[in-house]
Amino acid sequence: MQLSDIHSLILQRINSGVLIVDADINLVYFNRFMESHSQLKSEDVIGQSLFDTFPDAPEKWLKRKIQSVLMLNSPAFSSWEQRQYVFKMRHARPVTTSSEFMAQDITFIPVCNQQSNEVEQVCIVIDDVTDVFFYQEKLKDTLAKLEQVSRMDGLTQVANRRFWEERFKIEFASAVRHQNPLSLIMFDMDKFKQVNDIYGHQGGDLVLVEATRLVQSMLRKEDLLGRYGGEEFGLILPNTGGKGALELAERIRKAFQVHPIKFKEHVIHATMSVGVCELDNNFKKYEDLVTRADLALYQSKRDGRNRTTLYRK
Ligand SMILES: Nc1nc2c(ncn2[C@@H]2O[C@H](COP(=O)(O)OP(=O)(O)OP(=O)(O)O)[C@@H](O)[C@H]2O)c(=O)[nH]1
Repeated sequence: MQLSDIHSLILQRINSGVLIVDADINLVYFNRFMESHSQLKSEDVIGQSLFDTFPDAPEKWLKRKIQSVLMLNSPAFSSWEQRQYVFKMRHARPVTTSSEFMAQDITFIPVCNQQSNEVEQVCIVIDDVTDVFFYQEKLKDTLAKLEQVSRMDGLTQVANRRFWEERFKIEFASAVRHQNPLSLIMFDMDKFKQVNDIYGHQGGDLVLVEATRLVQSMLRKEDLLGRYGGEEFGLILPNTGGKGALELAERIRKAFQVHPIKFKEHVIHATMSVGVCELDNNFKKYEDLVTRADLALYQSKRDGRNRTTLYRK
């Protein structure tokens, strides 16, 4: 098919890649956009196989696509979401993306012989959608961060109460169904009001951050530490019975009491009281564990603080 001057002018100026291949998938047309993005000259590629020109292109897939357009006389489409790019070319957008290559939406259009109406060629139009790719990537990133933030306590970066309770509900149901052990450790800073009074709120905050960091470093992957309230934390221990939980609680408590917290010119020595409870057949909901672990925790406070109590019926 011959291009009129006006068509030719438009195809050369258009801000999309346009290339035409014949039935043997050799190039018969290559517009200026393609030249500038592929760094290939039209006169060097016309008559050449599309796959020799773009050796990185997915040959099998592309052949099938082009042949279906030739056979069925109907257009086909490929989105950047399916394949980020088919023709490896650098994008010219001022945006920085994780990829230096142009994200492409591609339309394959059958080109018919005007006399016989047979499809003889396929016109391939490439739209640079790198901007869309970039913003989609950013959006995904932001959503992932948002989800992360919505689960976390802002100060200590451990699970917030809402997320922690959601997970606890799931762990509780699973432990009951499979008859697996499950334990809960609740711990609360001792005389924390005094810590705040002496070192100020910033000093108090640092104690909470250091405590959670220390505890977190002593846990298994499936354990979940969460901030239950002001200076009270809950630690869910799946597949752990009372004995194991008590041992861990004591290890945590002892490690914390000798953990010096440097704050300005001071070294803060803080302690925690701990309550431990293991799952019992009579418990109907996860809150039953919280109530009992809390009772054990208050017992530790009553007994003089900086100690661990295992809940007993
Ligand atoms: N710095 C800081 N303080 C907090 C935070 N959340 C709660 N608190 C403080 O923690 C203190 C808790 O005080 P109390 O409940 O009287 O308990 P306590 O002084 O730790 O005494 P015992 O628990 O009986 O050992 C209060 O002064 C709260 O203001 C926080 O995020 N940062």
